[in-house]
Amino acid sequence: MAAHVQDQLLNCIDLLLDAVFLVDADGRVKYVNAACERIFGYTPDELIGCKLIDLVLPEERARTLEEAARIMAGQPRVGFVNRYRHKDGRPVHIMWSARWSEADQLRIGVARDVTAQQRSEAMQAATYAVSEAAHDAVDLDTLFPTIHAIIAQLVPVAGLVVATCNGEPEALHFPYGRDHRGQPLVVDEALAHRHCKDVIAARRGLLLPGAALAPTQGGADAGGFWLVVPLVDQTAPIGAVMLKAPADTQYSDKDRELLGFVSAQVATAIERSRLKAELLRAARYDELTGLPNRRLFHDRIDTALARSRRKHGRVALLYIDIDDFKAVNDRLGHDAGDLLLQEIARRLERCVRKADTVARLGSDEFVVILEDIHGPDDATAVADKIHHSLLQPTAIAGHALNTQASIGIALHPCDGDDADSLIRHADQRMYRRKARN
Ligand SMILES: Nc1nc2c(ncn2[C@@H]2O[C@H](COP(=O)(O)OP(=O)(O)OP(=O)(O)O)[C@@H](O)[C@H]2O)c(=O)[nH]1
Repeated sequence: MAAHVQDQLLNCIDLLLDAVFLVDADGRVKYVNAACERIFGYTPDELIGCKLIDLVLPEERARTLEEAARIMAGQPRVGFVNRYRHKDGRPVHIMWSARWSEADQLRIGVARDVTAQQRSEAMQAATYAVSEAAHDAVDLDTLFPTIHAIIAQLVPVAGLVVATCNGEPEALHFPYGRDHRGQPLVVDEALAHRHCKDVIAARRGLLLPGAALAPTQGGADAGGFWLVVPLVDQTAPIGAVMLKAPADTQYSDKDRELLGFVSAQVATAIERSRLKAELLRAARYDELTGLPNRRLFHDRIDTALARSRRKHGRVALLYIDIDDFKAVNDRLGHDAGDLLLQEIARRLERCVRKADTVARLGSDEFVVILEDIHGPDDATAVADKIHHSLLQPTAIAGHALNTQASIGIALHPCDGDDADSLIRHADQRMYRRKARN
């Protein structure tokens, strides 16, 4: 080829947007065009003679060497993607088209910078993953670790802390804090509270030195740095996420932009999960007393009976109706009646073990499920305890109220094998008591 044609060809190659490499069998760069400076930050003169593998991120070197060996064995390849360290420190995603020239004993590779494309794919994948997590998570406790894992796919994360508030940044709390191994990550909550409030008010992220949130005694180590990002759904503040970056990492402006975008999705996911949990709770718990409602009571009794059948155990059902409750409403008002019902609920809970169930069926009717009892005497003892507890005066609206209750008891298996027959028996016995009271 004439020398001037060769020069023109090299000029053309320098105009290419992709970097063209010639690399020898030892992996040393023999030639690279001008595009390498735009992609990797190094001029051709700086790269020629260097080992290309030294620029590859350490965690990707093994698979990159395997790929190079395959190409040198005669398998051309289009589409291998790996990551390099740019001269300014940031990672660059490269897609390769490469083959081996046996005659020249050189690897010919064309490197395309696909960082922006990878970032937008990562953003899409994260958006999809966050919305899927919000859909699948039964509650916030299961949502937070999933969000932690999704963010860790986007940027290096040594730990993550979530702060949430119900629209009121003064009332922030910290339901999640874990390091990259899933171990608890402790921060100074008073300091974290202050920084979270600031980022929520400013609606912008904040970088803090690693020591900024460390508690005085142990907890989060002081290396690296923190990025605190507000969580805002539509316009309502949901809280903030605090990302701990590993000691040798910098988040670029692009990373921060990406985290800002993902945090908006996270805020929506948290809000959606919270609403779902609230709906679920409202469907299963009584709003006034916080006790399980009729629906959850039926689930619990069915489960208790199934367990009892399996273990040949005994279950007692106590049906409790408050005597003359209407008079409290009539005399002191409905609000006073509500307070009394709440106090009755707390006292009933204190009369049983944690594993037992106290439920409100409605109005002034309650039930108690006692599991693993030895016989009727245990159930009678709990009923006596309840009578005694309710009789203790309750101060409401300036009055000391003594509450009397009628209690009917049914036992599994002697009074029936299913929930309906036990409820029927207990209810009838409660009415017979009431007639006597
Ligand atoms: N404050 C308040 N009252 C309620 C609530 N639900 C039902 N009630 C009232 O509870 C009262 C229950 O009345 P009754 O079923 O006649 O019961 P009682 O007055 O205890 O009569 P006996 O059961 O025969 O002793 C009614 O006045 C209802 O309006 C509630 O959530 N809050």
